[in-house]
Amino acid sequence: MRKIVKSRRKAQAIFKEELDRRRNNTDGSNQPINDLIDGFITLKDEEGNYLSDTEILDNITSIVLGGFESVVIVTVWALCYLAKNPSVLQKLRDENMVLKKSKSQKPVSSDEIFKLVYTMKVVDETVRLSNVANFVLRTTTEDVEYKGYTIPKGWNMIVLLRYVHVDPNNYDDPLCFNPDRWDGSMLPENFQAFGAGPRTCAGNMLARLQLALFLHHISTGYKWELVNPDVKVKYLPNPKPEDGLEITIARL
Ligand code: HEM
Repeated sequence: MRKIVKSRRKAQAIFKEELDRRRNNTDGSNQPINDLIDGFITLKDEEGNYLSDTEILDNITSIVLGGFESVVIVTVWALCYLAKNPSVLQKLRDENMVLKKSKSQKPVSSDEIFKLVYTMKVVDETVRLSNVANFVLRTTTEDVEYKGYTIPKGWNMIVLLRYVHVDPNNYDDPLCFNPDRWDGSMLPENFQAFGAGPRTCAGNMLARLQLALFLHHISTGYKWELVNPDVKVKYLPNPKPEDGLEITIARL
């Protein structure tokens, strides 16, 4: 905890310096950059008030941390699952090769990426199985009966998302990496990798797009193998391969 608080303070000092530079126009450019910080500076709350420095810095910190590490880890797992499932990788590659050839060197658009049916199944299956966000916090707003226990109103709960995603009642053979299970019959309550309700992940479509785009480029340009196929998983603070996923990689 001490390390977290210290790191947070260090990160926020960097963001604060940039925020002050923008607010005071210290570089004299006076040019809006139209990025996240500028967005927060011009944003007003429900009562029409601008956000305070603390609110802006807290928001930047949560977006940078929540939006960066999560996608990095999910990308690592995608490389791992695909290396272990060559037939899935081949189907993914076939779909993406068709798009790549049709573009003849031009960049792909987000619309084109989202239309890649099999790739999006690989994305969802990777997010389900990797369980990057282990849990969400909730407070009960009424008494809840659960498996013979009463959870009283007002209790703070840790909801283990991993439990939802590896429960055989929700998924056949839940530990198997099987993108084909995403055939449209999935119940929304069985997929909570991005949380649920009004506080659901604000970046979930961006995260899915980033992963799909990465899969497009890696599958059409490269082949790779795991150095340690039986590597153990380190679960805290997020599930990651213990060796950081060492791979050998080469151009196709
Ligand atoms: C695979 C990647 C990601 C996963 C698994 C993930 C997961 C989550 C989860 C479980 C929550 C809590 C939701 C809840 O309490 O119901 C959350 C919240 C949030 N996420 Fe993500 N996230 C990912 C990527 C991103 C990205 C890329 C961004 C932005 C750039 C982002 C921004 C946020 C924000 C701002 C919240 C807080 C929403 C709120 O409290 O209203 N996340 N995310």
